[in-house]
Amino acid sequence: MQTDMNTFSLALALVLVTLVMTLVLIMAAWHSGSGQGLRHWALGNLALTMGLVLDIGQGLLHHNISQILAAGLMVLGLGVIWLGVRAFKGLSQPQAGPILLALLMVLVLGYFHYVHDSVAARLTATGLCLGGLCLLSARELLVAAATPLRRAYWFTGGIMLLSGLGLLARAATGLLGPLLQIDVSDEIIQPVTLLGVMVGQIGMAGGFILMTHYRTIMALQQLSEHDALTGTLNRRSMHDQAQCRLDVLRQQGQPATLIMIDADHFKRINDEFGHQTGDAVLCHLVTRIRLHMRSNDLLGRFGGEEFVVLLPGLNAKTAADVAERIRLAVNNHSDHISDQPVMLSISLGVAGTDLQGHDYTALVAAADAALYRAKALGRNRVEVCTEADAPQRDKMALRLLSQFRHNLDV
Ligand SMILES: Nc1nc2c(ncn2[C@@H]2O[C@H](COP(=O)(O)OP(=O)(O)OP(=O)(O)O)[C@@H](O)[C@H]2O)c(=O)[nH]1
Repeated sequence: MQTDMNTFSLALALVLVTLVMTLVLIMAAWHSGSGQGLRHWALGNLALTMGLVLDIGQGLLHHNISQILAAGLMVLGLGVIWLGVRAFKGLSQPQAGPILLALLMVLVLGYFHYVHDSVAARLTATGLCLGGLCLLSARELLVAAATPLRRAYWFTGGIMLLSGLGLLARAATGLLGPLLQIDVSDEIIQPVTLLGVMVGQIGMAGGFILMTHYRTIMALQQLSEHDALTGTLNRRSMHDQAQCRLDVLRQQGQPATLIMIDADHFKRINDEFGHQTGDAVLCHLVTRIRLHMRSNDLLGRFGGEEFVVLLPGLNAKTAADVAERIRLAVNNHSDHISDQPVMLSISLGVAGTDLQGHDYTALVAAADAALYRAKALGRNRVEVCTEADAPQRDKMALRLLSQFRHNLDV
């Protein structure tokens, strides 16, 4: 009697926990815009809650019907949760799968109730199906991903894996119980299952919310660090990341070179083809630049049509060759951008740590001075900063000369 009470209390607690978790997921899904998984998880939890209510309130309907429907709803719930995991990862979602599986579960249980009555077979069938679905979700989650999302994936995937293994162990009890002469309706199995499901339920819902939270953080980070138009680093984060990289290179005694790139007569392109084509030209330029970058190089947008590339490990001479290749690549592929015959060229200024030291601001100033020299000398060329003090001394004169040529439209 005491055990019965405990089992009922546990079952009731489980229903309440599942209900609360469902409400939390519904509220989270409500404000999540496109949802991407949260709606599935909320719906899946709702089906699980209804299944659990039917399971513990078996007096409400005919006993057998309650049991069959409860198992069907739980299979549907876990199936929809699996769809949610796939939706979150941007994978296809075979919507009919969980419905068909739930129907199959209902048929199988109906058979083992009405045609061939077997508690052990029912236990095995439900355990296999529910456990299998948990393992399917775990398989989607226990994969490599970018941090911090990976932590949330592995946490939720771990919970799913343990739940799946627990449910399979329950299925095994159904199979082996009669052989080992264990009473499968043993009062020990029910409370242990309920406790396990309760912990799994809390962990799973918490994991889904954690996954959504980490993804939001990553999206915000992406927004705050990158330029919305070109996807390159924005000026502030280029400064921070480049200085960080330069500090490491200084400690390792390695050189680095910075290239400043500026589109020539970009105002004309805007005036002639419109701002939208101008935007497309900037994206096209970034694509061209990236083709000549290695995976550990950094690219940032410094201003309107001005970009900065940091090449770790390269001295100014080698980097000047890279700059020349970028210049030629842009020149050679400028015919049609957004279906417009755009003529694009770029000017580039190069400055290396050998002369400027490993200070980002000093490198930018030196590369900027070299860039202005390139502009002043006719544009569409690469200039390398050669003297340590040249930038500051010559900068004003070059800037004036460049401005003068620009005004004359030379
Ligand atoms: N389409 C577009 N234009 C931009 C963007 N940011 C800045 N610009 C434009 O870029 C142009 C830059 O003009 P200028 O600074 O005079 O330089 P320029 O015409 O390239 O001349 P030089 O640099 O001297 O060769 C301005 O007309 C800006 O409006 C952007 O994000 N999209």
